[in-house]
Amino acid sequence: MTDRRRPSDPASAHSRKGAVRAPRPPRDPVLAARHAAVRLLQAVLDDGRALDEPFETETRLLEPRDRAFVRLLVTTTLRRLGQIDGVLKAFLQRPIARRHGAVKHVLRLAAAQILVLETPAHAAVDTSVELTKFLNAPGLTGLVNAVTRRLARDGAAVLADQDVRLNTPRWLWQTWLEAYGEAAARRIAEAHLHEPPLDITVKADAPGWAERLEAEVLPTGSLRRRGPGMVASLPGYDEGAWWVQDAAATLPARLLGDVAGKTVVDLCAAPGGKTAQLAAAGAHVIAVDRSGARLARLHDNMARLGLADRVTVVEADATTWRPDTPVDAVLLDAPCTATGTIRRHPEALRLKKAADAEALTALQDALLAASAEMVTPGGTVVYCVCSLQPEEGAARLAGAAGLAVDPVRPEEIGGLAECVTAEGYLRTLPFHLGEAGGMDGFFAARLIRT
Ligand SMILES: C[S@@+](CC[C@H](N)C(=O)[O-])C[C@H]1O[C@@H](n2cnc3c(N)ncnc32)[C@H](O)[C@@H]1O
Repeated sequence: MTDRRRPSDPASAHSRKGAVRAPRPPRDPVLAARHAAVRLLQAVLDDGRALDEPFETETRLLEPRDRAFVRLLVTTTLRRLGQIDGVLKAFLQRPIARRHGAVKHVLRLAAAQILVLETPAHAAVDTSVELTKFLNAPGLTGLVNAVTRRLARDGAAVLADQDVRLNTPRWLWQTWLEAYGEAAARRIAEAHLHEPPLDITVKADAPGWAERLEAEVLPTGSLRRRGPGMVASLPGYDEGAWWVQDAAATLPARLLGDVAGKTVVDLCAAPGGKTAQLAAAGAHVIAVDRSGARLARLHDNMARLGLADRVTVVEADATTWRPDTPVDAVLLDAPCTATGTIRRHPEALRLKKAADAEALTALQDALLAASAEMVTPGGTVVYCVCSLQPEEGAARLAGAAGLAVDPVRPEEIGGLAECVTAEGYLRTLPFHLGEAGGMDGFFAARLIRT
């Protein structure tokens, strides 16, 4: 097949998996930021990559303020991609040719700026046209100029007609429809439009730290900060008083009750949010993960938090590893599609596929069976996933031999009765705690070894 991309197209080096040639970015910082955003959309939408890794490379020469803007611009575009493409379709007489894919991204970014981020229209129009020139597509500057002006004039009205569900791929929408019903599926899609707040778990003295961090204390005990600020420069970070953890992610470990003095195996532990909770609550934690790189992060996190002496780190495959003697409790945070964290990683909307959840269920089953073998009779296993997909949640418990469900009670999770199912499982959805800013989607079940 002939590769029709023009070798001189500064944006084309990224448009093929494995391509490493980085083009020289524009000198003008305003344009350089938008150019980085185009390259990131190419990485995610054309090359199927998660955002974090190319983000470091593509923004390394930018000022911190511009880096933050690029992230906001790209994540906003990804959150609203279905609606944005709907608006652009209304303004384009024919689709943009594949070889000009980068220019399509320029228009998507322009729509996000004009219609969502409220960038002054003239600035968005001018930078889009300049970027199109820089991308070696001078023949399209007229089109970009016309479309961005239309966006500024009529875009808001057209956007209002684009259903929010368009941002969710059809297969994913269908799974939520079946699992939670239309009203809840819609609320999930609406929650995904917004940047999540910063949630913090403190080792102790939540009210005191809430004041110092200008945060509110949630009913679950987490602190929630809405204001801006680099995490590492906030008070208490260096001294290891707290760590970043979504409010929903704190709930599974709480289902183990009082763990002081107990030995708890934390399976699939890295980077250690739940390990830290258990260790801070006085448990001796055996933290098992098969990824050495992720365990290195866990190790650094425990060192910063002053919890390392309560944690034994084991690099192993948890399906085959066993403790020397059975333990009191196992927390299994199984690998999953992570569709419960789309607010943080909106690219997942485009990267996940219908077959992904099914592909993980065999591993989830094996890990759950292994967990049952690790606890003493009467001991507790908490199974959890940060997924909204039903096949990764309650469906996994059907085949769990030797484990009986011990229903979750709302008072164990800050009184959030809406997050407890009729079967006694924990099921958080992104719109729960909505007025306070939502929470990640988690499933958890507490099981007792019979
Ligand atoms: C959802 S993340 C865990 C997050 C962690 N529990 C926390 O709270 O910070 C899933 C982890 O499972 C690990 N993992 C996947 N398969 C595994 C296996 N067979 N054995 C051990 N760890 C595994 C991955 O390396 C990854 O770190």
